[in-house]
Amino acid sequence: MIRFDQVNKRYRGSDEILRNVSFEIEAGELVFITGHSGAGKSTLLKLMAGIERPSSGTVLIGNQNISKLRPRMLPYLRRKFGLVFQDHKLLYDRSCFENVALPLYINGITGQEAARRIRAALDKVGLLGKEKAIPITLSGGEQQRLAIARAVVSRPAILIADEPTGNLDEAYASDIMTLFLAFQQVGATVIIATHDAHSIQSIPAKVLHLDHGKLSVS
Ligand SMILES: Nc1ncnc2c1ncn2[C@@H]1O[C@H](COP(=O)(O)OP(=O)(O)OP(=O)(O)O)[C@@H](O)[C@H]1O
Repeated sequence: MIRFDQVNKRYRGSDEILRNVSFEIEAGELVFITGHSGAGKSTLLKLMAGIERPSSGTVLIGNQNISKLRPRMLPYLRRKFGLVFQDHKLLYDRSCFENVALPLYINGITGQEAARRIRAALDKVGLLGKEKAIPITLSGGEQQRLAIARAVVSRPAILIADEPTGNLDEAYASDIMTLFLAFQQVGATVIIATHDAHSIQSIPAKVLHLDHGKLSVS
């Protein structure tokens, strides 16, 4: 489903961030990406989602080679993904309800069915009471949970989350992890970057560990 073959990545003017990275993720797998700050975890996730392109090597999503994909085809690829990145990318002039509605509307789901799904997603992240609030009035952790609701609402085939529990206290962090695991149990591929290797020790999953851009798999 996702295959990296000898991928190297450097940003304009940067040193090599990922070095000769190869791995494969099957559909329905749970995968953690671990490593120190600056190891390249976010870069790896961005390559998987087609947000960045490799400097060399091949990134395959399904049967599509990201490096060769025309820019206008990217939105179609992105529909497969639910993304939770650290900058949230929320719409700050829209309500929480409207933020979560967006991926559904893009997929043509509107009206009662959309409203039911939006409320269910907000409920799962403990934000049902904030439906009408504007994200700017939410705390950092609440904004993070809103981004998670938006990522799962359209039931994407692949969920990619960058430090999704980083801002959350223990109770919410555990609820969110349970939500992600439940998502994987109904067939989604779930990929989570975390610098907290300790908290995932007891969860059976593939671990991609990055150390200064070098990957090891366990
Ligand atoms: N757009 C960019 N341009 C130049 N350098 C970048 C860019 N994005 C990331 N980097 C650099 O790439 C390296 C890896 O960054 P990345 O965000 O992938 O690491 P990370 O493992 O996710 O770190 P953290 O746990 O601190 O979020 C860092 O040295 C960072 O400064």
